[in-house]
Amino acid sequence: MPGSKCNVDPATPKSRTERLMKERNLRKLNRVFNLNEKAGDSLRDADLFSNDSALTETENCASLNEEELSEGIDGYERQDQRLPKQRLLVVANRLPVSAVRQGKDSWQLEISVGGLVSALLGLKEFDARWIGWAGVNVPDEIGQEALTKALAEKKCIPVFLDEDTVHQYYNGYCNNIIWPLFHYLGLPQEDRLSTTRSFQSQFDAYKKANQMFADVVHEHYEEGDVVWCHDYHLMFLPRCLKEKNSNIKVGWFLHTPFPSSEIHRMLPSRRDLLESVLAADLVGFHTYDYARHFVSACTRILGLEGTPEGVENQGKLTRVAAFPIGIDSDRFIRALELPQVQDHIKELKERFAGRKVMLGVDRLDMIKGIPQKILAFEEFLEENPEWRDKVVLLQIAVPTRTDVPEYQKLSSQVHEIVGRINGRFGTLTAVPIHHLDRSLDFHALCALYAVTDVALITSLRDGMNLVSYEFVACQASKKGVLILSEFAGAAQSLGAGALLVNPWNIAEVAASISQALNMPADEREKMHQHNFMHVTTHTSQEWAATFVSELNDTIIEAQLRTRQVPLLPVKVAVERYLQSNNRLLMLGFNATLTEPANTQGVRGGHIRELQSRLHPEIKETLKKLCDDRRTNIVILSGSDRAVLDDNFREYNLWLAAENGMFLRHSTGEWMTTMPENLNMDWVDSVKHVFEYFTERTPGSHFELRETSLVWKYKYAESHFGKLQSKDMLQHLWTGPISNAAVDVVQGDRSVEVRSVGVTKGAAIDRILGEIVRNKGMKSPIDYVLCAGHFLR
Ligand SMILES: O=P(O)(O)OC[C@H]1O[C@H](O[C@H]2O[C@H](CO)[C@@H](O)[C@H](O)[C@H]2O)[C@H](O)[C@@H](O)[C@@H]1O
Ligand SMILES: O=c1ccn([C@@H]2O[C@H](COP(=O)(O)OP(=O)(O)O)[C@@H](O)[C@H]2O)c(=O)[nH]1
Repeated sequence: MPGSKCNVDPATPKSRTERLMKERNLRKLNRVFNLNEKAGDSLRDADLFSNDSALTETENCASLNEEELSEGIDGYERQDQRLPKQRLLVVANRLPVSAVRQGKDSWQLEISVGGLVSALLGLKEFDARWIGWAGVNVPDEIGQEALTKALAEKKCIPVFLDEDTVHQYYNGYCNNIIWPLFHYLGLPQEDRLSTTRSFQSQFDAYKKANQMFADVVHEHYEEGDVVWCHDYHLMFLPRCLKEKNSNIKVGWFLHTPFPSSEIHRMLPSRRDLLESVLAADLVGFHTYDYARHFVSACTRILGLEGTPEGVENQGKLTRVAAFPIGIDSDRFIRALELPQVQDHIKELKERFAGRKVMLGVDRLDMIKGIPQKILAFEEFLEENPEWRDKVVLLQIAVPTRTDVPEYQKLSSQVHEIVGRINGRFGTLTAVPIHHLDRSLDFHALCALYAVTDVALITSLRDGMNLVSYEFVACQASKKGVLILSEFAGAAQSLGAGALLVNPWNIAEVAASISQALNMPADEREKMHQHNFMHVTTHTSQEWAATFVSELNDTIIEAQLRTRQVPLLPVKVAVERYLQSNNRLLMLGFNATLTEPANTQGVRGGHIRELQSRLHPEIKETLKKLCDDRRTNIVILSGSDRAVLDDNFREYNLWLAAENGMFLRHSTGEWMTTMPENLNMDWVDSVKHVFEYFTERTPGSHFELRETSLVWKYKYAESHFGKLQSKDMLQHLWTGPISNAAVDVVQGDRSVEVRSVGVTKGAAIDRILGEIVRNKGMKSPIDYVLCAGHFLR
């Protein structure tokens, strides 16, 4: 894994990686050079909260400290003062600050709680602006103006969403549909039918909200900016941005898990969402598994090609990779030295003297497995009576999404369980569980992390879980134990230094609590060292820098790729066409003049339409061209004679079927241009192999032509089709064609076997000879245009 990033294909050969690294470094140098030239005097400190005006924090909400956020310029800038910071527009549903109205035109700003905000506040390498929703409805202009001004001081730009949109988009589509589904909790349990009914209006609101975010981005976009879209709220944003300006550099990162394609399939809007995300240049996930799931959803649901680099759609590659997030570990480590944190630590130590401290810090969300955690703690107390007055569980449950009914239910459920257990095991002087329905400020949180003996994280699913990282960062002296759900993304990075548990297995979690509380010091130290090393080297700054640098590279690579196949200079082609007198247009048929294939149609054995058809919108133009006596048109195709007859009988042109083996003018008879003694003895045995694979590959079929056999799997599940085609090639090479004079051509979702010499290139000579002879041409051909797949 180079840095904090790994490719979708983890087995990238070393030499290729090295070559790419060298090329990338070179490009980076070029980029820096260009940027320096371009940016001129635009050098300035870009800390997101660098402005002097104080950020107000209320006691209940804040976790991040203003001094901490505004402090110094990082090492990157110190190394080279000439290096300008790249302008970055961070677009996320939630701004890092939430607004509370104080009067008609005055606002108080509070730092928002959540891993996404914590991670992105460390973006010191960039000249960053944050675009998002301030978490409040502001219907009046005076209020909007005042809030926009207050936020501008924090480099934040608001998107004003009205109440109904928030209800349908945020509470509805985002948090009642996508969120539970992406965390494998299915669609809301009790009200499936009404959810299904309100789905369409919520989805419309989702699209509308995404468009509103896009409008604000366009308003503030400057050429060269990188636009980094975040999370499941904004899956439509990449498409909205690219539709208006295809040059914008767009990255999209998902903070939640991306589920298996079998789960994603349940979403009625599954195709729309995937297609929109694919408009981005780079798509990132916390783990390789999430990236893999995304690629497989694109291949299975959209029928696109998944490659080790990402997803390919008609020549356009969207890069997909894993970028595991981190935290600003230094901020936590330094905070522990502050007097106010030391005071907190002292207080906590006195308060819980003689008892081991266990800690849970979560938003009150069903994905965090809070009821499961508390039930496991109950089971531990039940089975280990000697620990009942020697251990306390502190559970911080930050209220979140309180307008969504599922969250309201969860809150009552948790209160009820905590009350029951405290009633059962509490004494007059102490209770086993301290449950707080509120957030803590940053210093209090650091102190709590520092005095904890065992952190208990039992997420049922969690994109990453930064609380586990923060706990590790604050444990340099205590070296406590981390019990971590195997379903949190963090399990992949901190697993070796934690006790991994399945949160659904209450007995297993209870046993791990016992193991953690009894763990010898040397074992704790070893586990802590492993995690501490990871947390302090894989930071949020490095995560952001890697993502943005990869996005820049992806765009340069795409430019290089498109440069390899030069675009047709349309203006020149038209000018020369008009000047010429005897033209030859050589056109392919499939995928050149046909309607796009419907790749969706065949799951479940039903093949909608296999026969290629001339695109209806082309017919009129083609007719006009054919009727111009100075233009000769040849349709040169792999298809057989019947297909070409069906599609072109009313046009005045030449048809060359089966890669040019048969030729006719539409007014004449078919003739063969086949080389003499073409040996076709191999056909039966190849047909046998094709039948075998067709039976075993739903959605595939084969065509028996006069000079070739083609097996097509464009309507099959694409990954399976590809695997089957590889297997088929093995069979062919070792069996029926091992000694035959044939060419095997692997097409885009097809395998073709044909006699040696049966190629379009070889046929062109013969076709031209025939046309010239047949038409008795007096003037030489003075213009040739070929469009099609003629290379194989
Ligand atoms: O904005 P809210 O609706 O109040 O929710 C808070 C955030 O929750 C989610 O956080 C995720 O991001 C973390 C950082 O990558 C990750 O560690 C965690 O596992 C995720 O749950 C959500 O994805 C954010 O958009 C919300 O802002
Ligand atoms: O009282 C609190 C409790 C939590 N947090 C922060 O909320 C974030 C939670 O992130 P995590 O990735 O664990 O989960 P998420 O809430 O994003 O799903 C962490 O950075 C915590 O420091 C906070 O600021 N105040």
